[in-house]
Amino acid sequence: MNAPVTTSNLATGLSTASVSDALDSLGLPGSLHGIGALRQGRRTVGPVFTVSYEPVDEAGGTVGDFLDDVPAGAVILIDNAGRTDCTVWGGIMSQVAHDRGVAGTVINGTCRDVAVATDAGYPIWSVSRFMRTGKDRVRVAAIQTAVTINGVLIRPGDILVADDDGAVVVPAARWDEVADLARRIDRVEDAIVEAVRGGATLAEARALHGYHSLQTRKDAS
Ligand SMILES: O=C([O-])CC(=O)C(=O)O
Ligand SMILES: [Mg+2]
Repeated sequence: MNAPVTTSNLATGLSTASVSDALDSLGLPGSLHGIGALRQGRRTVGPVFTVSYEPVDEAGGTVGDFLDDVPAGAVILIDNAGRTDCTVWGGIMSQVAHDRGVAGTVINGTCRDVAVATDAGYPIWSVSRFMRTGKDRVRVAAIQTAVTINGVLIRPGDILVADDDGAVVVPAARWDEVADLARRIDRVEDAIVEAVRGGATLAEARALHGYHSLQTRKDAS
């Protein structure tokens, strides 16, 4: 039985690259293709709070009314089906989320008021940035339900890790296993660099430490 996810077992310092390799080795999806960091140098990890948007044709659509329901420490994961012609996130939301200790926002869609988010120090990952509002163009269809983004099924409470390379999600029940594997991969990669600095060729060091199959699915024949 996996331990419940707590703040302490999330304080990993793991990179998305290592987590992604660990997922590959277990045959699990999780890497959110097409979503990138708004600003470099930011990292976050936390359980996801999911939000799904849908289009509207008339006045009455709105952006961000769910924010009062999001707990501190959560990562907001918004699915607007990859839509880039109107926002689902802006500066008011960045400031409020930051003040409340929300861990970051990851958007399958677009955001605006980028300078406000940067000034607040609030981290965002998105498909793009664009200034036209989603108000009267989209509305929240659901919160805290499963979403599928580019083929990855994500449930509320799954663990999202995001850094300069993008965002990756791990099923909550597999977090400990994936994090252990990712830490092992980090140690092996460190050992390869050390071996080269100690005089080995890169090819020798990679062969010695099994670099080429670190991410290979272990139950694959
Ligand atoms: O319409 C939006 O994208 C929301 C917005 O600008 C904000 O929260 O400041
Ligand atoms: Mg705004």
